[in-house]
Amino acid sequence: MSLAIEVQGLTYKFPNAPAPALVDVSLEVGWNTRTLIVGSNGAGKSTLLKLLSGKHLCLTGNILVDGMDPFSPVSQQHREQDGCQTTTYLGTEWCHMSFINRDIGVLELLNSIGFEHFRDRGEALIDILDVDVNWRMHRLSDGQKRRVQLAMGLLKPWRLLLLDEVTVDLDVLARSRLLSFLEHETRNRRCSVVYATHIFDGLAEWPDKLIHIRDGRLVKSLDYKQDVFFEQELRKVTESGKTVKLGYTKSLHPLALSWISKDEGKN
Ligand SMILES: Nc1ncnc2c1ncn2[C@@H]1O[C@H](COP(=O)(O)OP(=O)(O)OP(=O)(O)O)[C@@H](O)[C@H]1O
Repeated sequence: MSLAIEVQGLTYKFPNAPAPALVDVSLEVGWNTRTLIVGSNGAGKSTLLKLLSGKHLCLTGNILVDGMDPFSPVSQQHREQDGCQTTTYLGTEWCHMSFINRDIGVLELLNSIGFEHFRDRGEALIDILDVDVNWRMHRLSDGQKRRVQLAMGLLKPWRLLLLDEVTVDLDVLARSRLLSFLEHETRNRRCSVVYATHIFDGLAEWPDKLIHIRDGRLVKSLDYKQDVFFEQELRKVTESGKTVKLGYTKSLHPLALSWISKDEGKN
């Protein structure tokens, strides 16, 4: 049976770019998993996610998502009997699109993509993301727009969800509830999530797999449960072979989560 993702020898260069954005990347991601991609600005995270979503054509190497070439129209049209789409890609650019920033209601937007058909799922997402269906898009804050994007983007079930830093403007409560929803999804149906972010608060227990990309190259791919250990007395990160050990980190995340949960009556 196919894996969620099989990438072999992927090298990708943007037209007119001096150097490739990705170099000889090979990667396998199984079903029912949550993968976190770590890398500095410009490392190649978005490029990889976009190639996996079929937004760019891979010319050197091989990419299969659920056993299919993501760029092929067959893959885009592929729908399984239970109404799952193969790939959902959610990136930051959505909130800046002109059609989103019009005087249009959230319910209208949701209806336009089949809210009625996925009613139970839609209502759960509206609750998790605390979206008000009466909101008008042109009057929303960036974080509120992001919540609408996520409610819309996650409405149709997917096999592979590619999240490109879309939680950056969510408050800690919305982000925490969203991460729990995604964990529940990956535990309970055949699907996987790949998530590129620069915000690591609240993620210590979330991933199954940790990938490090540097200058377009995949430099580390860790099985989170086997290779990553938190040790109370450690002051700095130590790495030997595939094993990574790190100390418990002081973080204000639990405090912010508690305060905002109380603010929103969700404690
Ligand atoms: N449309 C484009 N045309 C040319 N080069 C591009 C284009 N998009 C990205 N690049 C280059 O590809 C490389 C990888 O960019 P990418 O957006 O994948 O990085 P990233 O890891 O997602 O970074 P960030 O954390 O800043 O979002 C960078 O060197 C970038 O300059």
